[in-house]
Amino acid sequence: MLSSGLKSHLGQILESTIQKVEVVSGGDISKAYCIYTPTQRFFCKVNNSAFAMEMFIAEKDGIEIIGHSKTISVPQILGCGEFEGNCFLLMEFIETKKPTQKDMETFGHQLAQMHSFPVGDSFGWKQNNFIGSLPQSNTYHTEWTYFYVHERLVPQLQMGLDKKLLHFNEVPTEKSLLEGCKGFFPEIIPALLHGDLWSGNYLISNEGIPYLIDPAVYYGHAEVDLAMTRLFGGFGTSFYNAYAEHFPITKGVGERTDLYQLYYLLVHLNLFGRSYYPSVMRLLRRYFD
Ligand SMILES: Nc1ncnc2c1ncn2[C@@H]1O[C@H](COP(=O)(O)OP(=O)(O)OP(=O)(O)O)[C@@H](O)[C@H]1O
Repeated sequence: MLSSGLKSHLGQILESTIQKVEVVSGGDISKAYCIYTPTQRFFCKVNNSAFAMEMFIAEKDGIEIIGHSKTISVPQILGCGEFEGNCFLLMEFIETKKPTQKDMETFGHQLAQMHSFPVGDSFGWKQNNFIGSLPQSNTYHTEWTYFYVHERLVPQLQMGLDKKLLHFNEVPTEKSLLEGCKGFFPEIIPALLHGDLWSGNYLISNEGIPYLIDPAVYYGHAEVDLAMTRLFGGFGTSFYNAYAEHFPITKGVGERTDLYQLYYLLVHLNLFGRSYYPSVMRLLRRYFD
């Protein structure tokens, strides 16, 4: 539970007394709490690991850039800091309900609008951030193939080698990664991405408003977000049909979806271990043998 010191520190930020604190389940990385003041509820994540502050600043910046696009809602950030060795990220609490088809349709439209928000000519982001609890490198590149290979595949493959989850014989060379990817990518305009868009990272409010949470933002190919939504079951036809009204399906999207899922499968391999090895190897052989 929250220490009394941190509780009163959060109360000062909120300029209110905190009446009650409840644990919120669902997150793997940080402890999450619902904080009750006499008038409102708030959401707070707390983490005391060595990289917690960096992680929360990256999350805050990601939420704020999405908010800045004014295309899809995000919780308002109310505080981010450290108190007595505990890092915290304090934000608006979103009261949620089970999504209807209409809500998912709205979500599809708004994600497409976020992907249409103009972001310039480069792929990357002003700072590195995190994918789950793993570092995600975002050095800017003007060529998408180069970005995807150097900033996404290579670091995760290297981590797989370091953790002895992959053998060096199984890891393609940089040259074969670049050659293997090149043929699948059309001309790509950089888009603002959520970066980790699985079903645990969006909320539908009681009013039917979609909210994005816990992003790993960068400017990349919009299809990467779509590929992540499809990795574990998909978001339903209402969502995809609405999205497709803005971005009609293009040639080769199936091949690219699998190629983009390779990144997330490598992340899962490095986070959760060998059960993801067969899926990773199947894709590595398919694209780079
Ligand atoms: N602003 C919010 N309002 C209400 N509930 C929220 C809010 N943000 C997140 N949640 C809920 O809190 C839980 C944990 O949040 P979150 O996923 O961000 O934590 P995490 O520790 O970063 O976890 P992970 O990255 O493993 O998913 C989730 O179940 C999510 O639905």
